[in-house]
Amino acid sequence: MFTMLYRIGYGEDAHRLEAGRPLTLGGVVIPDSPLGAVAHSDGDAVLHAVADALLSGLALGDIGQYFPDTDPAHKNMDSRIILQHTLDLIRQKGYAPVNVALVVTLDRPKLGPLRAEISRSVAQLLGLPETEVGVSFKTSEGLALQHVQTRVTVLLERIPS
Ligand SMILES: Nc1ccn([C@@H]2O[C@H](COP(=O)(O)O)[C@@H](O)[C@H]2O)c(=O)n1
Ligand SMILES: C[C@@]1(CO)OP(=O)(O)OP(=O)(O)OC[C@H]1O
Repeated sequence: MFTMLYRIGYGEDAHRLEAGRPLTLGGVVIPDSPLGAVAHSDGDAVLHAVADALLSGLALGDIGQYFPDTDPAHKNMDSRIILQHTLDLIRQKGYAPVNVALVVTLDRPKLGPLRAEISRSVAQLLGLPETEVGVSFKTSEGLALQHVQTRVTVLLERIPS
């Protein structure tokens, strides 16, 4: 039984990048990306990290426990389904997200022009206004060219009963 009014969650995800694959971040397919994620699912490192952040806020483990990458049923899975399932778990425990801060580390392509679209997409999936999803981008300064990484913090609030 959780009693705190507010709880903080933190999540991370990383995927190796390869040519000839799509790159999806926050439910947005990135146009003109030379590389895409190698993953069991669609490899959306933003949605995976958001889902892990939600779960960690209530000590509910991580998405790998609910969606094992050894299960063929999850092959090429749309990560929006993973996030929806995670949100359902959080709501069943009586909490809802308040705001999200996420950082994507990716060298190419530049994501700045897609900031509003990614923020809007993640907000919509979480049932939040766009103003409650902060999105930052960083390069690795050339240290990890074939790699995407996302780090996310989320604030959860107890739903009044
Ligand atoms: N894929 C990316 C990575 C970064 N940006 C923007 O570039 C600026 C500088 O990033 P540094 O890692 O060199 O500090 C910053 O304003 C990022 O928003 C980007 O648009 N796309
Ligand atoms: C999403 C799952 C399941 O398809 O696989 P991946 O797409 O490889 O992603 P990852 O973030 O490495 O781990 C969670 C997995 O269980």
